[in-house]
Amino acid sequence: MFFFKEVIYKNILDIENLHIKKHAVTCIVGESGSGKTTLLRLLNRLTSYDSGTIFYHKQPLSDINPTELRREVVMLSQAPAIFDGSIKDNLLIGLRFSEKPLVPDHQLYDILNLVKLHKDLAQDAEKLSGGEKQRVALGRVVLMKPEVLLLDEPSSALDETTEHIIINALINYTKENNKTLIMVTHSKQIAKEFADDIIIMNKGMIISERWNKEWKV
Ligand SMILES: Nc1ncnc2c1ncn2[C@@H]1O[C@H](COP(=O)(O)OP(=O)(O)OP(=O)(O)O)[C@@H](O)[C@H]1O
Repeated sequence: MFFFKEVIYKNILDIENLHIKKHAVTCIVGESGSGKTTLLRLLNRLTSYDSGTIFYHKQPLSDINPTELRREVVMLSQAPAIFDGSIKDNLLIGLRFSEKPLVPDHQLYDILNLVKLHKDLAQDAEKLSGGEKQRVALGRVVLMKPEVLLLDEPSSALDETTEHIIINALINYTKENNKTLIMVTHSKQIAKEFADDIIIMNKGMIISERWNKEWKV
């Protein structure tokens, strides 16, 4: 789905070859500052590379209108925004921004169920905990039904049990709906358990693209 060919971005990323598969779950791991977020940002053109090419469905990303691209390839950042208003407002805002049709409350409750947030839609989003806000933001992007979900540490504010439940639900959702999930995670355990492919980064380079038996969890 995504092919990288000799992609360079400042002195931050240098990726000779990389293939990210369609309908797969790909986890990106690596130490802090290794370029994981930057790699995600290249995929929906929040950042533009200096040289080389990234192909999306065989078309260079630079030829695709960024707004069109971001309707299909949606990113959830590490510290997602929560807006003034209710949980419902916060769930719907992604659809509003991308001018997609809104959905009825029962579908919003389905999404809250997916992210294991058992709250009333009318509740003030500001009053939620950090982990609850993170789940609202996750619900917001799932609701947009993107072809490709780019998640930057989607469970960083969650305890291990909740993290496991939510990642599991997300992966089931991805598989059942033939979506593609690309996720940065600090947890090698999550990557090992759920990923079809694992990208290991170090100092802006890909040091491994596959599960390595030597790689201890
Ligand atoms: N816009 C920018 N301008 C200059 N340097 C940047 C920019 N964005 C990121 N960097 C630098 O690029 C490197 C990679 O950053 P990036 O956020 O991609 O790493 P990361 O692997 O996601 O880190 P973390 O796990 O801590 O989130 C870091 O050294 C960072 O300081």
